[in-house]
Amino acid sequence: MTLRALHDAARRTLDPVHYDYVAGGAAEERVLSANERAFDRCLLLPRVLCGSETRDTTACLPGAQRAAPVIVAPTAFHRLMHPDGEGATARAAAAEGAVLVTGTAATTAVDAVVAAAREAAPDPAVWFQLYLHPRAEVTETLVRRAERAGCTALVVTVDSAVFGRHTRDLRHGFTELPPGHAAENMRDLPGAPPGSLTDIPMSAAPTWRDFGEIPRMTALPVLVKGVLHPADARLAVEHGASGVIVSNHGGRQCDAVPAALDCLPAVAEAVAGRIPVLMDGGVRRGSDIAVALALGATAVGVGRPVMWGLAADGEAGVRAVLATLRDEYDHTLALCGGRHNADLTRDMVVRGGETW
Ligand SMILES: Cc1cc2nc3c(=O)[nH]c(=O)nc-3n(C[C@H](O)[C@H](O)[C@H](O)COP(=O)(O)O)c2cc1C
Ligand SMILES: CC(C)CC(=O)C(=O)O
Repeated sequence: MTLRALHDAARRTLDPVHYDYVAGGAAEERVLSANERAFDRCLLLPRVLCGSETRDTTACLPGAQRAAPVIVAPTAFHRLMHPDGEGATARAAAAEGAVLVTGTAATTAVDAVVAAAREAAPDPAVWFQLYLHPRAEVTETLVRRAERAGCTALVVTVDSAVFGRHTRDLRHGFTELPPGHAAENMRDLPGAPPGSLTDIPMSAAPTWRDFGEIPRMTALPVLVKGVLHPADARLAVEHGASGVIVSNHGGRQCDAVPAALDCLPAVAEAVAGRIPVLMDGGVRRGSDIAVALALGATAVGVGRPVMWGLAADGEAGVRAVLATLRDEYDHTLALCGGRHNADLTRDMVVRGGETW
C-alpha cells in the first residue's frame, strides 16, 4: 500500500477525535502545511554516468552505527492508533533497521518498548525522548529508566517550554486519554496525572545549562530536538550534544516559524560536520529524504506517516511505511547517480522555477 492509501485507511479506522489529534497542528496550521510544501518546492538535479549497481543507504547515527536513513520520530500515545501500540511500532522499526525514538508520552513503558524491539532484531536502536522536567531529579529518574531499559541514545526536546495550542483538540475538548491509557513512563513520578493529554510536565524556562546537565549525567549520546536557529545549533555542540534535530514539532508548537526543511541548510552550515544533523517535518516520500540529505541531514524523522501505518495495519502497517520510504529513497539515489548518501550534495537541489 502507498503511504497515501495507509493514511486514507487510518482516517477511516480512527475515532475522528484521535485522527485529528495526530493530523492537526497549532493555531491556523500554517507551519503544518508549510513543512510539506517546502519539499514540494524542491527538485533534484541528478548527476549522470556515475552510479552503481548497488547502493549503501545506511546512516551512521549516535547509538546506531548502520541505521536506515529514516528514523521514527517521537510521537505520543501509540495505543490511540492501535491496541498493540508502541510494541508494534518497536517490532516494525527494529525489523526495518530504523531507529525508533520512544518517549515520555508513550502509552507503553520504555523497558517494554525495548523488549519488543528485541523480539524483531538482536541489536535494535531505541532512543528515549524526554523534556527537561521542572524538577531535575525527575529528569534524572527518566534518564536512568532509559539507560536500564537498554536505550542507545537520548533525545531532549527543547521546543516546548509551553504546550502548543492544537486547534482541533481545543475544538473537540480532547484533554484526557481514554480510560485504560496512560503515559506509562510517568506513572510513578511526581507531576501530572499520567492520563492527561497536555500535562506531561515540562520546565517552563529551561536553559542551555539545564540541557548541559544531561550529557554530564549519562554515558549515552544526547541529541537535542527542536532547533531552528543556527546559533542554537552552535550552542548545542558547545553544551555536549551528540546530534541536532532540526524540527518545528510537526507544526504543533509555534505557528509562525519556517518549514523545518528551510532551516536545515543554515543549521548544517553552523554545525559544520562536528555532530550529525537530523531533520523532521513533512517527509512523505523517498525523494524528500534525498532532498534533506543533500541539504545536510544525516537522516530524517517521520512522525505522522508512522502513526497512519500503525492505525491502518499495526506492525505490518508501520513496516510498510518504513520499507516504502527506504525503497523509494534507494530508487531516487540510483536515479541521481549516487552510491552513498554523501553523494547527494547541496548543488543537486533546486527550487521550482529558479533554474531557468
Ligand atoms: C501526534 C504527535 C505526537 C507527538 N509527540 C511528540 C512528543 O511526545 N515528543 C516530541 O518531541 N515530539 C512529538 N511530536 C513531534 C514529532 O516528533 C515530529 O517532530 C513531527 O511529527 C514531524 O513531523 P511529521 O509528522 O510531518 O513527520 C509529535 C507529533 C505528533 C504528530
Ligand atoms: C503529550 C505531548 C507532549 C505530545 C506532543 O508533543 C504533541 O502532541 O505534539
